[in-house]
Amino acid sequence: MTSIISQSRLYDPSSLEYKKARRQHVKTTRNRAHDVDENWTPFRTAEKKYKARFPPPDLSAVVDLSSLASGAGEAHQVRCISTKEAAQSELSGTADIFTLPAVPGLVLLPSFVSPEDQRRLVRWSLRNHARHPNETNLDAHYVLPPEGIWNAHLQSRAECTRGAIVRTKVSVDNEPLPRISSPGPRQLISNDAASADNFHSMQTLPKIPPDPSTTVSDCLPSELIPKLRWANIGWSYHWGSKQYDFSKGKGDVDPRVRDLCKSAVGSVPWEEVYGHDHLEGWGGDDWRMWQDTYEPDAGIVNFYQTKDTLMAHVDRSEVCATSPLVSISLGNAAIFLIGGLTRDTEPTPILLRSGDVVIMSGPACRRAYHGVPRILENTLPEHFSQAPDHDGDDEGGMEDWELYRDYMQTTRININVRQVFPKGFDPGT
Ligand SMILES: O=C(O)CCC(=O)C(=O)O
Ligand SMILES: [Fe+2]
Repeated sequence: MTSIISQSRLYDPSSLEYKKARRQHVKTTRNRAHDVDENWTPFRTAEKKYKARFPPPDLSAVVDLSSLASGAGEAHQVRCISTKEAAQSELSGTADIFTLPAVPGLVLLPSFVSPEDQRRLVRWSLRNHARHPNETNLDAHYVLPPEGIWNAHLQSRAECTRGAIVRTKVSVDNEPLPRISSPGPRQLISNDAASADNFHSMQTLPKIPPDPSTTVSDCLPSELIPKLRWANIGWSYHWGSKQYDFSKGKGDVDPRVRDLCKSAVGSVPWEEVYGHDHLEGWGGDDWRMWQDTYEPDAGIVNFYQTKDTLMAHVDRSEVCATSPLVSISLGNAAIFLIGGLTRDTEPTPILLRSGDVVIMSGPACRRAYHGVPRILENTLPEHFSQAPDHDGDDEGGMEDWELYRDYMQTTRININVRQVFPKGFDPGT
């Protein structure tokens, strides 16, 4: 934790960042009586605490996986369930594995992804994934180049041009729509939990596409890069209704991501996690079969800039409530909050670094409230200065990589992978 703090100039009172945050704080709180509302839930209170720009939050209660891996630190909050070598695959490293007794079913795999694979996944996320046919948050509002916004950006830099202007949907249609919606952060909409029982009625609900924004303007690829927020994986997710839109068919789950997630789930000694519990009415001992039945078919790649946050939410749109959710962190570190089935449970703050994998599983955790109130600026690991080795379909060496590294200086990427359908369930689409 101390190393993360020393990297972050926000904690240094002589730094420009600290002074700027203080000025901003004085300006915004001048006319405000209190900054704490007694009616806030424990989750909201924690979010407010870690979001605060000034004074920067005290991180001493944050569970730091890297100090766990070296055997020090907050050992009382976590339980080590494996120090064995993780199952070897192309993508997985070796890792200690921890659980958090406060949130049964939460499994933490610090540094599960090797530095080389972290770099490859960053390149994959931007170059191969955030582009047609995968939907991104930008698609609703802009007519994106077919090669994807990132490749258009790379190309314009390689050619030393500004790149082709990206037109807005509204300017192309030439017919502004009356209702306004803005691009940017994910909107949180309450929804019912999906299940095999209500699946068919949910499937028939119309999934209205979002209105293109009338407030955005035509722009250059480089101007759109920091506005990239998410790119869909597998089954298409409809943000407006918080349900999957099965009518769009199922997109691919890249084998690199699938193998990494399967390797993470396969390396956990689940007997240690669930062996002593009775999970009646939830999935029985489903977990005994995850080696065979866990098959990711959906997800999202989240792109966070350092000021972005993800508010408390539950991921419950998947018909399969029992299959684990696997979350991979890349780039700058973040504070991840995970609580319980309501916002009234005090959440545990966890520091997620590049390469860490989190698995959310079981009745107390798979549908627990969680969120990301803070990305810690200036915490991009050193190993991002080096370009990844070529992995088959790659062209572009160090020169190209510098653009990735520049982007990652202010970015955290999270690959959040789910299983919508239990094995054998026929969606009949
Ligand atoms: O960024 C993270 O670590 C979590 C993302 C998340 O919760 C989600 O995509 O649903
Ligand atoms: Fe989530």
